[in-house]
Amino acid sequence: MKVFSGQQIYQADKITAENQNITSDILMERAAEQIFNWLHHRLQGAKVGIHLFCGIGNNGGDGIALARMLLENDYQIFVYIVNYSEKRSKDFLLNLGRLKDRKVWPTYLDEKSELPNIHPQDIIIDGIFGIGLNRNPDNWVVNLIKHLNSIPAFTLSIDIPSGLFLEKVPDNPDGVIRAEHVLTFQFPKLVFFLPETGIFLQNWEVLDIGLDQNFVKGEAAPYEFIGKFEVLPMYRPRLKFSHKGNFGHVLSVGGSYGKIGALILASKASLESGAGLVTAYAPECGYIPIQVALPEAMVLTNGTNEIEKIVHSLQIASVTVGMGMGTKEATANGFKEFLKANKVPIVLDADALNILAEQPSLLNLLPALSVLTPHPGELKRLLGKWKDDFEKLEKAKEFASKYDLILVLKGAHTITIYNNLGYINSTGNPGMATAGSGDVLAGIISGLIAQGYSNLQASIFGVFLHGLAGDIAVMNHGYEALSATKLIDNIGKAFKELFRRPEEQKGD
Ligand SMILES: NC(=O)C1=CN([C@@H]2O[C@H](COP(=O)(O)OP(=O)(O)OC[C@H]3O[C@@H](n4cnc5c(N)ncnc54)[C@H](O)[C@@H]3O)[C@@H](O)[C@H]2O)[C@@H](O)CC1
Ligand SMILES: Nc1ncnc2c1ncn2[C@@H]1O[C@H](COP(=O)(O)OP(=O)(O)O)[C@@H](O)[C@H]1O
Ligand SMILES: [K+]
Repeated sequence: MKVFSGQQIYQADKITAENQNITSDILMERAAEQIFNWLHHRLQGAKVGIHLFCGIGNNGGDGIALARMLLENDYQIFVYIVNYSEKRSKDFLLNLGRLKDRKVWPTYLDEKSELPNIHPQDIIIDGIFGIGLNRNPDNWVVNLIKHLNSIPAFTLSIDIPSGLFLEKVPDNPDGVIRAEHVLTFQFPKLVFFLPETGIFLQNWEVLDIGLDQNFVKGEAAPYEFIGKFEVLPMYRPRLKFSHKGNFGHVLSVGGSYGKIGALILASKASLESGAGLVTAYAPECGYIPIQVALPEAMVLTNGTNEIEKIVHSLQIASVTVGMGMGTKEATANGFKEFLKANKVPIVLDADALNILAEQPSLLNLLPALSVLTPHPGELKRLLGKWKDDFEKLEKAKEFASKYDLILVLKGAHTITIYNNLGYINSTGNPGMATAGSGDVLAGIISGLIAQGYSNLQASIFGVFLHGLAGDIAVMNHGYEALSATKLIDNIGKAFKELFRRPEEQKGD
């Protein structure tokens, strides 16, 4: 699903109105109708108080049109106009007129008004600001929003929680509605996925308001939201006469005294995601633990071997480097020698990233489209500090373009950056915030590259599978007990889940 910028959304509106030969209020009517259907389906006429807070722009217009539809279906409505400006939009005024025609007189709120009384069991509809917010709300509007946030009533935001900007982090968190649910039009918004702005909403859903499909298909979006239907076409089926040589040989490089586990996790994840062969390359102390924990893997220790020679002689298809590796001088030197000679695709995690941060000149040695999988701490070491999540994304894009790399920015919604575009992952859960889950991700991505997935597809698909394995694991084990090993154990089920038909869901 495409995630467009504000400018592109307004453009989509305009082009839709032209191509479908409709006035803009028809789009507003569609938007309100969709929200009405959503609510009506759930409320079934229940006599609950519905308090609609409507601004004076088109977001408020949506709210006013919704109020009319609720009224016509005998719902108990309370309509408030949050009168923060005299510049009312045309379609807001049109819908206000339609409401007044039905003898509904909204309560006008301004800085002198008393704060409205709302029962905790009532419903709040937030149509104060939409995507048109372009400056901080006035103090009295902030006070109103604070008041609404203090009431434990179910809060439904229209399009976006009021007070959230599309392209910047709000200065004052008190001036943003905390929404239980957001019904957003046609495209998810980038702010839903960033740690500094995603905290203002719990759930979101897209409503289709019939925007011009040719525009939607033809227009390149800066971000894409990656769900099952985006990754399914990437899947590479296994052919009947294939053999392990067809699925590539992964070399996992890492581990150090006390941190051999990280290497085992990554190596196992490569195998479970389908790599034909895995060789783990570890310090001497890793030999026995790896052989015991992972009989499917071959083990080489660095007493006698140089990585580049191994890559060459074993015809390695993908190298995973860094998990538990440490950053000692000898390790960093070995890593540098390897990078100088290496030509095969490479996935860099953990200490490989820390060495790169300490010696940025090594970045120039990475093959094009190398995959870097930093968590926020590692990212900061690579990029330096950022002002907010938006600057972080811009810096990440610049960095990825400068070195022609794929940057996998790990988090609740992992975002894969390449060529100025971002791919936002939809799977995963907070149970995955646990030791070793990043090692598993690096192993999965490398395992997919070895099988012939392009580095970018392996990153996007790997992140999706990793999160899906976490979502399946959490159903059986809960959040707290979700360990990295359980993630690996569910990679197979994650693959199967991709191909499950909807009718199989009930019986599970
Ligand atoms: N394609 C779509 O996504 C559609 C969007 N519609 C609605 O239209 C909304 C956008 O409408 P608008 O562009 O009118 O914008 P809003 O309703 O978000 O904005 C409010 C208006 O107030 C002004 N304003 C912004 N910040 C302010 C502040 N801090 N204090 C005082 N005034 C401020 C703005 O200039 C804007 O005109 C969307 O969020 C959505 O709800 C629907 O009506 C139809 C289709
Ligand atoms: N709250 C969360 N929701 C979804 N996924 C998460 C969450 N927290 C962490 N993850 C995922 O878990 C992994 C953690 O990686 P990392 O911090 O490198 O772990 P480690 O270093 O212990 O291996 C990442 O893939 C990240 O996206
Ligand atoms: K809103």
